Formats: sequence, C-alpha cells, structure tokens
Amino acid sequence: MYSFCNISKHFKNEKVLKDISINMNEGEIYGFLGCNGAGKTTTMNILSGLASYDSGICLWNGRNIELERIPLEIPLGYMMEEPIFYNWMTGFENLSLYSSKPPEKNTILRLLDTVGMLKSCNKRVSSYSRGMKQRLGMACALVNNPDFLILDEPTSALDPEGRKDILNLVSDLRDRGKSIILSTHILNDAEAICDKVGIIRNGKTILEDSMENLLDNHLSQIYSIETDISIDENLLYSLIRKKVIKDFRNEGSVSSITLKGNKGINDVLSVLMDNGMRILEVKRIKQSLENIFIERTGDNDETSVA
Ligand SMILES: Nc1ncnc2c1ncn2[C@@H]1O[C@H](COP(=O)(O)OP(=O)(O)OP(=O)(O)O)[C@@H](O)[C@H]1O
Repeated sequence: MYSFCNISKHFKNEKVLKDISINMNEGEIYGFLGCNGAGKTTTMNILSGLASYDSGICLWNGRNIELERIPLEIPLGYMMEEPIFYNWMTGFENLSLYSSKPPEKNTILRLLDTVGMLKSCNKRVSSYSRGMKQRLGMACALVNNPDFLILDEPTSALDPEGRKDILNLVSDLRDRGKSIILSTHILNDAEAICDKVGIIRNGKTILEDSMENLLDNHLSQIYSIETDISIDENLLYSLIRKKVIKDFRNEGSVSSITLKGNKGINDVLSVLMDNGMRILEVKRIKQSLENIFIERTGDNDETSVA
C-alpha cells in the first residue's frame, strides 16, 4: 500500500492544499479527480519533487519517506500536462536526454514507436503539435522504466485515436505491475481504466474509494419502476417532501425515481403497493463516474471523506 497523507501547501497567503490524502495499492491506476483549480497539479508537482510543501507524510510499502525524497527513493516518471522540451532538438534527442543511463538507440526508438512518435522523431520539437508533445512527454515519463508513474492529464491534447492509444498503454503498464496516478477531466476515460478514485475539492480529499464501490454505493441511486397504472405525481411529490426520494420522471407506466441515497427503494415500493399499484418491474439504472463527480463536487455537496 502506498499512502500520501495530509499534504498541505500555501502560495503566498493562500492555502491551496489543505488536506490531500491518496491511498493506493501497488499495481493499480488511481484516478485523481477534481475541478479546475482544485489542486491536482500542485499535488503531483509535490509528489514528483518539483514543488515544496508545508506538511505531508508518505508511507511506501511500510517505509516512511519524506515527501521531498520521493523521487530519490522511488523510481518515478512524471508526465506534466504541458511537457517542456528543448525546441531546437528533435524528439529523439530530447527523449535521449531524459534517459538516466547512456541511451540505447533501439530502446529509444521502440519507446517512440510505443507512443506513436516514430515517424516524427527526427523532426525538431518546435514543429510538434500539443498532442505530439504530449505523446513525447509520455515517452519521457517511461524512458527510465519507473515503478511509479504520475500522469497529469495525459490525454488532454490528443485526438480520439491518440487518447485510445494512450489509455491502452496506461492499462498495459498497470498490467505489467506499474503503479499509476492519473489526473483527467475526461471522466469516461477514468471510469474505463481506473481501479481506484480520489476526488478533491478546494484542496481537500472529499472522497476516495475503489471504482466498483464508488459506482455502487456513493450516489443517489436511480430506479426504473414499471407499474400497472401510472404513478400519481402527487404521491411522488409527497415522497420528495418526506425526503424519501430526491427526484422523479414519469413516462406513462414507467417512472424513473432518484432516491435520496443508496437505500430506500423498499420504502418506495411499499408506498406504491399501499396505494393500490402493482409493481411489474424494478431495474436499477447504472450510474456513471461523471454523475458521482458532479454530485460530490457541486455547490450543495456534503464534503465528507468516505
Ligand atoms: N505558482 C502559483 N502561484 C500561486 N498560486 C498557484 C500557483 N500554482 C497554482 N496556484 C493555485 O493553486 C490552486 C491549485 O492549482 P492547480 O493547478 O494545482 O489545480 P488543478 O486541480 O491542477 O487545476 P486544473 O484542473 O485547472 O489543471 C489554484 O487556486 C491555483 O490558482
């Protein structure tokens, strides 16, 4: 288990990280999510040794490591959202510079091929698009074969095909035992590949759980209920007033009911039956990470850590 706990940091008079905690298992992809300005890049800069911090603890396989020593003690690769290169040099030359050992030509070429940059690797970086620089940035993060990868929005500048390639690559890396923290605003991508998710808001971790638990337990559940006669809307409004349900949508004999939390469906069904309706079918609608994110980071959010 790798833990980074109680990370805090201020810029001038503003405390931008108040209490960030990340607990991840070896060999998993951890989705580090938050709105613009929540503190993701600042946290990633601290973990990769690029930024100072006020307080924080790192426990790495039972060892206590000072945060500023993480890059010295743990082989890590960091991909910044907008990687910086020597523009007058080629992609091949830039990547070779990142290698901590004397670079082997074939290894560098293979890596450039893996990130889809083989064809352009002898062109100067000044001619690269943002997406090409992002691909090269991914190669730089991987060039020293690190165990731990920190990827800050690795697909933000990529076209759909490029995004798919990089997500497949990240999944492969996890399957080869790498531990990966990844930030992204593309929540469908996070839902597709992350094993665990941490959501931060205003510099604090507000939710952390496995993807499976998140999708099952952390949201107002929605049920589709089919009845023999359509449900009287007044009855549903009375359930909203009694705080049994949060919302509903009626479409003939099928109603979509949003509960207040993840419990209470039996109460709803009892009320319907007590009012003379026959229940024909009850289906739970699968929720998405995007819905959880919006519900948890919205203005009315109760900011409690799970
Ligand atoms: N060098 C800096 N000086 C002062 N404030 C900064 C600096 N860098 C970041 N901040 C502030 O710290 C807060 C967190 O910024 P950060 O870039 O970490 O957020 P983020 O979650 O990565 O946002 P985004 O999703 O937009 O990339 C913001 O309020 C930002 O304005």
